[in-house]
Amino acid sequence: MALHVIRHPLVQHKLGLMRDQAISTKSFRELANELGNLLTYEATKDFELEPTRMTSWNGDSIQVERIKGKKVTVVPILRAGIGMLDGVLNLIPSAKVSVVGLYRDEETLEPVSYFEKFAGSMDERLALVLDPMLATGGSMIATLDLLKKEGCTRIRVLVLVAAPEGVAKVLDAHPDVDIYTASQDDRLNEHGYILPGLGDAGDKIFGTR
Ligand SMILES: O=P(O)(O)OC[C@H]1O[C@H](OP(=O)(O)OP(=O)(O)O)[C@H](O)[C@@H]1O
Ligand SMILES: O=c1cc[nH]c(=O)[nH]1
Ligand SMILES: [Mg+2]
Repeated sequence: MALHVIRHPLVQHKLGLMRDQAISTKSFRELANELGNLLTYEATKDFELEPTRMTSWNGDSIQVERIKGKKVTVVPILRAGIGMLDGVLNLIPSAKVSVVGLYRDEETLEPVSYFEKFAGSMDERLALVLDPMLATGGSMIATLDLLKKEGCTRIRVLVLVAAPEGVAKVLDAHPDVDIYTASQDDRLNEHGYILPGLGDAGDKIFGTR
């Protein structure tokens, strides 16, 4: 479908802070969750509402709106996607969590799969896939392949930073998917790292750098 770059000032400010070489694990973690939260706000803008009645504070019967039958699964890609999870669940606390474990082979840059556990009724759920980094796109394409195999038909991707090369590959392989990001950066370097990028997001979130 499309790439959505969220230019909201809070998003751009927080992303800028994450790019500082001297950032602490604590701050990187906090900002990853805050951006996860803000990207969720944008990615859920078109959720449908339906009217429902309730008794208000003074006993009157009133009509309010609520979200119409949205079953959601949030899908963090291990490890780094976990760094956005709390921020997303903060806005959608009833979402079920499906987990995909992948790492990128350092030599080939190909994704290596090591874990998957999906919520029930995946075919009825909107999937919000979380990963701070979309670089070559290999890990995201592998995750989207898995989700579609499970029956998912509505998928949105939330990434903090995306490389143009990866975005093009993902949208080519999965043209029905929407990608929400705080930035489409310049390019990949010779090791497949995004420039200007954030460095290794998983290491920064888990403090393993
Ligand atoms: O678009 P790609 O080229 O596939 O690269 C992006 C992937 O690489 C990173 O994970 P990594 O392999 O470092 O695993 P980690 O989250 O455990 O650190 C990142 O979090 C993405 O999952
Ligand atoms: O720039 C990159 C690319 C892949 N994985 C990361 O964590 N950062
Ligand atoms: Mg990593």
